[in-house]
Amino acid sequence: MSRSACLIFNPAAGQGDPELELDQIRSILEPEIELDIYLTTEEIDADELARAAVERGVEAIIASGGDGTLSAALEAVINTDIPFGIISRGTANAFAAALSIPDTIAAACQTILQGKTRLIDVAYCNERPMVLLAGIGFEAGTVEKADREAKNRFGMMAYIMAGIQELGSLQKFAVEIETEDKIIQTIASAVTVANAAPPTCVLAQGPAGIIFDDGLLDLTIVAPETKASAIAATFHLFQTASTGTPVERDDIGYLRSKQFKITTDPLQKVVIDGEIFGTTPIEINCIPAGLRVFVPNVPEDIPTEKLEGLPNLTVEIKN
Ligand SMILES: Nc1ncnc2c1ncn2[C@@H]1O[C@H](COP(=O)(O)OP(=O)(O)OP(=O)(O)O)[C@@H](O)[C@H]1O
Repeated sequence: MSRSACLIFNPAAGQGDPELELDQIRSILEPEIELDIYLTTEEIDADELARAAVERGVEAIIASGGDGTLSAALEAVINTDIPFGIISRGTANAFAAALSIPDTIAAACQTILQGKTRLIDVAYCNERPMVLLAGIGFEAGTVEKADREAKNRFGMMAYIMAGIQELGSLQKFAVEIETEDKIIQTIASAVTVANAAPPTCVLAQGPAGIIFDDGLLDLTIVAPETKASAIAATFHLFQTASTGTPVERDDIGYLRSKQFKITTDPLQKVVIDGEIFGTTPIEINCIPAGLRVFVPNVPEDIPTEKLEGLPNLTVEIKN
């Protein structure tokens, strides 16, 4: 066996059985990769375990948990060139979706076994690393409302329900956005700065596509006048994200830059990579090619048919 890796595993993430999930990971990876396994605890989080692994000089770091675990673990890996493996077991699994990494345990392990890596951009928001996006305004409210208990009960639905609740209390704020070459002032309900974003993060989808290795960040401003136009704007973003076309509404704007300084009045809560971070003002800088991640060899084929699992299923093949 020539490969080795440190596996950081959060037993409290997601809604599955952690013992079974760890056994599954070990049974797929251990025939080819010698694993040094560390479990996170309430006291010892993934960031501490990853820092120690980097100091030991490990060959690769694999993190398995929800987006919170992945985000904490990769902090220590930025700019080290140590390949980072992602095995998602959370509720939203936005990292996997944004980086086109499979989100089932079996396929994520196969991705790591294949050994192909790719450099992606990361960013720093103030001092905090960011791989996906920073949400100002609207998104912070949805993350706060999707609490642990709700996530356990409803999974992904908790985020959607929180979004609908948040939409009911649409708040506007004055925002000033400074890039390397402009200063923009406007009124907004949501400002999102994305390095990478899954299509489900609709508020980030102003541009036609968010490219995670172009050395740039994409900022989307959503500024609806009424609750009805907020719903229409969200739906428009959802549609344009699905078809890969840029937005066309007057109440949505977007721009690209390597750096953004953002201030708001009044202060707004900020969510980074799905976790509450603090409040504005923030400064976000892109770190081009700051993280090496294991990625699939070929884009996933989208199956055209799935029948297995249906109750009392019979399939008759016709001549
Ligand atoms: N052994 C443990 N027992 C209880 N909590 C833990 C343990 N290990 C880590 N944690 C906590 O788990 C949280 C991170 O969870 P994570 O985001 O990975 O999963 P999730 O909440 O299920 O996923 P998602 O963010 O997608 O909803 C951190 O707050 C961390 O302190």
